Amino acid sequence: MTLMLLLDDSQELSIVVIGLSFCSYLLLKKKQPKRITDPLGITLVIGGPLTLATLSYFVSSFLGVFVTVASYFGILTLLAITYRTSPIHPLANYPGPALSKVSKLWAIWVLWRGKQHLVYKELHELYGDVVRVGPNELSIRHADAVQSTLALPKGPFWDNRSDPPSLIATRDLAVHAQKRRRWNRAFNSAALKDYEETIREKSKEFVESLGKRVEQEIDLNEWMSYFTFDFMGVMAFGRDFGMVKGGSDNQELSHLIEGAVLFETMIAHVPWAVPIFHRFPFFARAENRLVAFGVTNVEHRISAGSNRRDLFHFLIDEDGLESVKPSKGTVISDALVSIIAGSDTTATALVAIFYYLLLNPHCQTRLRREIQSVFTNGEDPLDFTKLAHMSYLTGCINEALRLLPPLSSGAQKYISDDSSGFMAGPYFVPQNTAVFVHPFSLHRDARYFSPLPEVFWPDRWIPPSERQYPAGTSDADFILNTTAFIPFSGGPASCAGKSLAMMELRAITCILLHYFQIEIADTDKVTGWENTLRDYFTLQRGPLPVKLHWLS
Ligand code: HEM
Repeated sequence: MTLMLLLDDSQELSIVVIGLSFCSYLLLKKKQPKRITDPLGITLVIGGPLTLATLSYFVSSFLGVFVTVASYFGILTLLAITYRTSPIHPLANYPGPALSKVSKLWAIWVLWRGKQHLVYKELHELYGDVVRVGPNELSIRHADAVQSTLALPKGPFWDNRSDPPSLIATRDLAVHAQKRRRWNRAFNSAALKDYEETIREKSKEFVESLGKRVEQEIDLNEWMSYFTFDFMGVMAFGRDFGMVKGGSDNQELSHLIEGAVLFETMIAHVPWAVPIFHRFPFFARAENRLVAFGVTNVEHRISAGSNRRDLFHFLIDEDGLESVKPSKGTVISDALVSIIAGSDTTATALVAIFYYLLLNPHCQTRLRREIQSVFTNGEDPLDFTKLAHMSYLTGCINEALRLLPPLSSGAQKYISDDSSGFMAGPYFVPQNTAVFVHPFSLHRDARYFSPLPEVFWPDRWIPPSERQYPAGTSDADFILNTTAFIPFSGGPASCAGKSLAMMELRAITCILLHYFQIEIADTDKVTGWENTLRDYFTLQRGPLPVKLHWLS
């Protein structure tokens, strides 16, 4: 009624529209929408009466209603832009591209183009250690910020993924710690010992299958995926997909994962809109197929059982150690996470190791010499105690993970509104801010890795007595700050499968170099391989064509 009285003329209507837009904006800002119902609710509660009032005022002129409603949203947007770019915004002191301050659309655009890792690195080179990469988001490149940042809860990037959320998408620290118990059991030293046999079997099968293709051009990128998919299939579902035996991705898993990860990562920038996108089969097709794949395989594993203590054994709590048994939904989302987090990342690391060994044949020769000196009597190099103590091998693996961390742009964390902010090393980060440490930038920073931070130099990881310096460098230049080395992240949500991943990387690198001479099959493709990488949270990779020859 009051509203109707106010609407005496269009000037007063304008005041009402501006006032309502302002109130809506304050409400939206305070409430920090988490689901689509939040902004919709506010808009309907405020915009609804406004529309009705305008309808009466303009006596059913639809043009009038359109102008009023458009003005309402226009002013709302203008207020958001003004505040976000104003000096009173809490992140105003942090530099960054103008568009990134205005809207998350900038980040979606950067992601879509696939070169996010390079873009953020360039931004750090331009602006310094802290860059504002979203209206309320910071990217950090400073070793002193690593520990405190990685100890924070996960960010809104993980909101509204699956219900119930998987371990990796669980934001509440207490709930996460409770879920993580099953995973920690799955990767304690006794469990890892049990997995050794599976790695041995699958590694030998890998060599056998590759052995049938010697002297032919093969795409090592595809083959590494076959291996890690098969291996995680056995671990997570008790099921061998047979990709290595058949030499093809018979489940179309690469395709499914790539589609689902790209879709999920893009919409993760607007978490409140995720449920809408999930409703459209067109958008969610890859995601839905991946979930269906998870459901089928989990059901198969439950009905078939297993004679091994595999990862699934712990995820489903077959030992009955939890007071509340995990639901089937939780197990499905966790099993899917293990396939995505466990196979794609490990495949990227393996391909990266061989990419650098191909470009640096002297490193390949030196590593082979180390393998031959440790495994002297012709045995397969699959003794995990020996593998763990091979310094040059660890150097090659660490160096590949340093230059190309499989999650190159890291994992988003968040400082909630009930905290008063925190110190990320020397930098203050206010409440309500999403923040991540950018591994790709950090790992190539000369303050932490010197000399030659952009160069594959495994010696930086080995004891000083064995280290060989490249021409023009000396120990006077040497810096190695392991705090800045975070391929597996850190803190309470660090990679749960790190030890398993390291076992796979050591075993496959050694067994391939033990049996095969590996050479570049297409120089342009191999030297340009790094340019094929697309950072969609995980790294999508192009082909790496090689030729294998049996070593006599
Ligand atoms: C070279 C291979 C791998 C790399 C580089 C890697 C890296 C990472 C990173 C960076 C995270 C994010 C942590 C965070 O949110 O701060 C992560 C999480 C995770 N990774 Fe890995 N990972 C690898 C292999 C594996 C394997 C083999 C598994 C086995 C299933 C695995 C399981 C997980 C799980 C379950 C999480 C979620 C942890 C949590 O939220 O508590 N990863 N990984």
